[in-house]
Amino acid sequence: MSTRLVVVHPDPEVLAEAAAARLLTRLLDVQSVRRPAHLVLTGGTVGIRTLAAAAASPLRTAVDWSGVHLWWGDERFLAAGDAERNETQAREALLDDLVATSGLPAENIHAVPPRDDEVGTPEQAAALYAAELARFAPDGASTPAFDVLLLGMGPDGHVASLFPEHPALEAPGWTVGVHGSPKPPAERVSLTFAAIGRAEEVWVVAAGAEKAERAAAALADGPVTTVPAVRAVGRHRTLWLLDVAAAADRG
Ligand SMILES: O=C(O)[C@H](O)[C@@H](O)[C@H](O)[C@H](O)COP(=O)(O)O
Repeated sequence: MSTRLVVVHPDPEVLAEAAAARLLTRLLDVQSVRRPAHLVLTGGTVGIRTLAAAAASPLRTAVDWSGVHLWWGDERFLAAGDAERNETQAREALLDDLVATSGLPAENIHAVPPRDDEVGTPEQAAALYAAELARFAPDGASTPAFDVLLLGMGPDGHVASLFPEHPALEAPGWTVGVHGSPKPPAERVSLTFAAIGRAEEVWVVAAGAEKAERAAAALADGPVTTVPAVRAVGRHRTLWLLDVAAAADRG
């Protein structure tokens, strides 16, 4: 039985700081009972600000980064190093520093393959990413049992690159190539809801008045076709970390 908790913070800055502190503490708790820990990152402004807050936190040094693996819930299908890639922004916000100073092995960063001469379609990148997930899966499974899976939420209620009324919502398997994303760039790669559901804990982090209506719809268990965030559920726990503006429409 998965429990859901909604925590509301005064503004986006405090939300990012609180999410970062919660994330670092959760990694410490996980590492006290099992190794390695698997953390799934998200793109978007709140997701990246959370990583930047973690980078600035003294708590960061308490985590044994040698035993942490990093993944992405989705990625923009762009060339390596493109400033718009979620990987690029996460490396700049936190990961490069962890590799340089805190013992995070570079090979523990499992980026979605970028567009290049060999990988020309989101489907090819999705297949390669699924194979990497399987490499680190426990026997018989197809993905690691992610300890924490972070998700931002768009004003339309999308999470990862799973958008309303989009065929990717019902994609089989663990990863999916996405075309026609309403949020640029149009081509993306995403975990499916089956993969998201493999996470022990799913945390949806959202800030701003433009998220309020869809956040309320998701928390009222609306239809996944119009508010995909409703299906972002962890096996053990689902956290909604909101600022006051994004929580304003809740009943
Ligand atoms: O690739 C992306 O853009 C993200 O993964 C996407 O799912 C993002 O998290 C939401 O769109 C929220 O983004 P904001 O926090 O910037 O509103």
